Amino acid sequence: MSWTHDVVVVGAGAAGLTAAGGLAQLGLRVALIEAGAMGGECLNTGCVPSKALLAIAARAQAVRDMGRFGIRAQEPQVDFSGVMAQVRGVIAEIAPHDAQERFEAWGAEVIRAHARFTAPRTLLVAGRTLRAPRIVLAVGSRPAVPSIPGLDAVPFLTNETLFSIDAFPERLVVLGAGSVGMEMAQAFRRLGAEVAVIDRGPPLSRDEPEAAALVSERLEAEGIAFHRAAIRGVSSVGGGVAVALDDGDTVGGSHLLVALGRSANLHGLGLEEAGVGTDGGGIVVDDRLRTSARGVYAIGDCRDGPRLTHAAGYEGARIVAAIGFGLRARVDYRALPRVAYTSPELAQVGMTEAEAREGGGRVTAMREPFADNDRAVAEGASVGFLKVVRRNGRIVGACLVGERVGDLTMPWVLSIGGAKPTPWALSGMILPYPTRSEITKAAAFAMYAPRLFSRPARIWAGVLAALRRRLG
Ligand SMILES: Cc1cc2nc3c(=O)[nH]c(=O)nc-3n(C[C@H](O)[C@H](O)[C@H](O)COP(=O)(O)OP(=O)(O)OC[C@H]3O[C@@H](n4cnc5c(N)ncnc54)[C@H](O)[C@@H]3O)c2cc1C
Ligand SMILES: NC(=O)c1ccc[n+]([C@@H]2O[C@H](COP(=O)([O-])OP(=O)(O)OC[C@H]3O[C@@H](n4cnc5c(N)ncnc54)[C@H](O)[C@@H]3O)[C@@H](O)[C@H]2O)c1
Repeated sequence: MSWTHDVVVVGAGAAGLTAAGGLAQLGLRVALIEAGAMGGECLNTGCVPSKALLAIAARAQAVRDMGRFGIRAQEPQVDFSGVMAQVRGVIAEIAPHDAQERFEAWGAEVIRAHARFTAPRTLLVAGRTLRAPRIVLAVGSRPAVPSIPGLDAVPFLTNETLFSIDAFPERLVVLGAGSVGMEMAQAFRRLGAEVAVIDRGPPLSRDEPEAAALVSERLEAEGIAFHRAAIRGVSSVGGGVAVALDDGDTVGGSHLLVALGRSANLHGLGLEEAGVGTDGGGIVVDDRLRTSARGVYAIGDCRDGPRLTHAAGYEGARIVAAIGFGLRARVDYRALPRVAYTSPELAQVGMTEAEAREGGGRVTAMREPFADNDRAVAEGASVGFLKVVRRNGRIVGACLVGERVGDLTMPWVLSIGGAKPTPWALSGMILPYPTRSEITKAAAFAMYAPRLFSRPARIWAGVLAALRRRLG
């Protein structure tokens, strides 16, 4: 059997870039296939533009809030074209990290085309047949668009289109109060839009209820209208949209944003040709990220599991350990953090109290308010708290809500993961993306990178790759 590469990685988002970059630096023959923009969702239509927009919106809000600090200011005048230029500028500044040339310089062959399986471990890419003993699927996800009556007949925005609009959405209706819905609702409200959020459940429903309630109370105080009801249908009205709810209410707006969850990008990939199994959540993988097909792995948003950039990056690094070094690299999400970048922010590490109680044992929780933290009080930002959850005396979860708490998760990530803060442990932490705390991990990783990609490491990876080429 002849192989064209040692590894083919499909998808150049956070997951695929991490896997391909690491394996190429180990000297493996890597093909990286990307049908769209390098950097995938996070850079182009996800984390980066959304956090840039939130940062701009926070500045507008700071102008409104100045009276409290004895500074007189007027309602901010928002120039939306300037706002979007800043968002595009942020993307352009980060883009070189994910650029094709960077990965080519490490030795990867980057092919900008769609990939589709034609047989096990065989992909058709831009008219070429690529064959490799190891294939890594990192094809990401797209916004789920449920079958709501009328939705297919009205124009609507998703994260894929939101960051390229020119006209300001004066009256924005947001479907979904998950992280996309809540972050974007606050951003556009602070920029001056009228905003309504519709969800059949409570906002940020995966998080500690009392922390999520603090976030929604703030958004409500800033003027966002929340509707907790199921959606009956959507229709066009004049130049805008109307959403009918099952409680009898109708919510109207100029623009509609659909943020109702995600579906894995499996269409047109030919998974059945390769024997890769899927279920409603995406590609099915085991705790070593292996699919049901021999030699095929799936990482990041396309598999069933947490859909976060830092999870995607972590799984990419696990693949480097598994394929590059032959380790039995399992994923461990006990200390996985996630952050909603609203103001106040909500950061969760590990289990919520309810999740800990489901697991049984003696569960206790303690709370420490920011009202007792002098820095928070001095800054006039004392809303929020830290809650720590223990089971049988061991810390299993921590939740923080307050200003910029995403940067405070690190000690909880370490203690829930059971790690001492050695440089090695710091370099392997899963920290929430994007936070300033990641600078610690980056510095720790920089200490190990020369050893990780050293000559002996590359020789070992080369021996394993040669064996695989022989044995499959
Ligand atoms: C608005 C928004 C804000 C977000 N903010 C955050 C945040 O602050 N923090 C956070 O951690 N997460 C955030 N996320 C989630 C985060 O964006 C994703 O978890 C992450 O980007 C997933 O990375 P990935 O590599 O798995 O997939 P992707 O980045 O989607 O990459 C997959 C790539 O595969 C390519 N592809 C697909 N099929 C094929 C094919 N057949 N052939 C070739 N190429 C193919 C696609 O073009 C794409 O570029 C946000 C998401 C959204 C929507
Ligand atoms: N800060 C971050 O880390 C961040 C930011 C944005 C997105 N993300 C990731 O992107 C993913 C997608 O985010 P999302 O907000 O689109 O999804 P989500 O799953 O977080 O939230 C979707 C919301 O839509 C509601 N919903 C679904 N169908 C509905 C229906 N028919 N009627 C009414 N309500 C309905 C759900 O109750 C839920 O609250 C998340 O998994 C998240 O991990 C992360």
